[in-house]
Amino acid sequence: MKEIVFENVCKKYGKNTIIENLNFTVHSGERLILLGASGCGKSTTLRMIAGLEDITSGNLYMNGQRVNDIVSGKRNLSMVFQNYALYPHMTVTENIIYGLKIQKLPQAEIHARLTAALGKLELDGLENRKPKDLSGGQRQRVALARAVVKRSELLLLDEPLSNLDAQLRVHARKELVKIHQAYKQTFVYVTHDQVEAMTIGDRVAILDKGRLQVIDTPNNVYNRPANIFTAKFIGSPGMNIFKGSYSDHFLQLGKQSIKLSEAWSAYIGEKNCREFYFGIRPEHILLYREKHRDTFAGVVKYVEEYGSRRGIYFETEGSEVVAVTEASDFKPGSNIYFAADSDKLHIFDSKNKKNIGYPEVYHGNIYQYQSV
Ligand SMILES: Nc1ncnc2c1ncn2[C@@H]1O[C@H](COP(=O)(O)OP(=O)(O)OP(=O)(O)O)[C@@H](O)[C@H]1O
Repeated sequence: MKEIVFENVCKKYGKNTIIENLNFTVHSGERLILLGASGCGKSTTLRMIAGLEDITSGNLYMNGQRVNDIVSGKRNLSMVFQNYALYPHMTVTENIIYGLKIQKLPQAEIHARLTAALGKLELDGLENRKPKDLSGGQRQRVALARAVVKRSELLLLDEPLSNLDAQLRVHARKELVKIHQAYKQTFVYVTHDQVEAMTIGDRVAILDKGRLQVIDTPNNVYNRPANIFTAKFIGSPGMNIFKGSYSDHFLQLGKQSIKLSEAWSAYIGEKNCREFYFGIRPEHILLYREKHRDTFAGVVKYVEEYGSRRGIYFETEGSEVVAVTEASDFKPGSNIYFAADSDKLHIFDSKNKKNIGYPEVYHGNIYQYQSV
């Protein structure tokens, strides 16, 4: 399967730089997700891999071969587009096998691949329907079937689930992973939906304004975010970030301070950090109604209902903070006190905003990603 290497890849439209100095590798056979806000350059990156966009400078390699000047048709890939791009006048079968007929594959081979794909993608019985007579989910499966029958080494997917309703998306996410397990192609998958990214990806590459912010496993981007951008981008709501300082075992936030664990104090001392940003995920904040030792104080401003849990927005030292909790008795205007377990605290360098790491004692404590 294909390994893809970006080496100092830049893309400009006229004078506008859209992609800046991209350096990363998509490993052979992995599911890599390109994640980022609208306009960050995800589709452009995917289209450069597909050979549908020129590369302004830098090199793109596939299995060690430089492919900058190799046309799309010769890159041994298939692509699923957001709008599926099915041929409206063709039936499901005709859509799926169209590319194989163009390749002039033997009839028996075409038939075998079609039958396997119809079965795997649960399209049996729909062979003679036209796209207009299919549901959104069925159309999406036809588009996937058309892509997988090509048995190319690389499958590129551009927001393939965005036209599906929320329930169907949950189902389709699992189906995509199963398809990958069946065909084992290298997947590069574009989405702006972080739940999709976290649930489908072996690794997630997060782009911001054409720059790669991080490329890591879903577990790490959530539990061990490499920088403040990633910490705030991943999670729903994202991580709370505070400008703080450290002095002699105490973490200071504005006029308030709490005592840090021995492990953090030693670690921060070792790193010689005085001023930094610290972060706590909303779902990891410990909330109290009464003042406790080693808590910060705030005032509740707003409560957002999520059903089983709620988001409590409160203000402390001039910053807005959000905590996600099952507790239902925090009301706007009431006092609130908060802290975080030491193994759920994150500290970022005040200048480059990168994660400074964790004391060794907390390395084993990894929490699962949850979305509200
Ligand atoms: N042909 C083009 N000419 C000029 N600018 C373009 C062209 N295609 C894309 N862009 C610009 O490049 C930037 C990145 O676009 P791209 O489609 O890659 O973003 P994206 O992250 O995929 O966004 P979305 O999630 O909204 O599709 C955008 O600012 C877009 O306006």
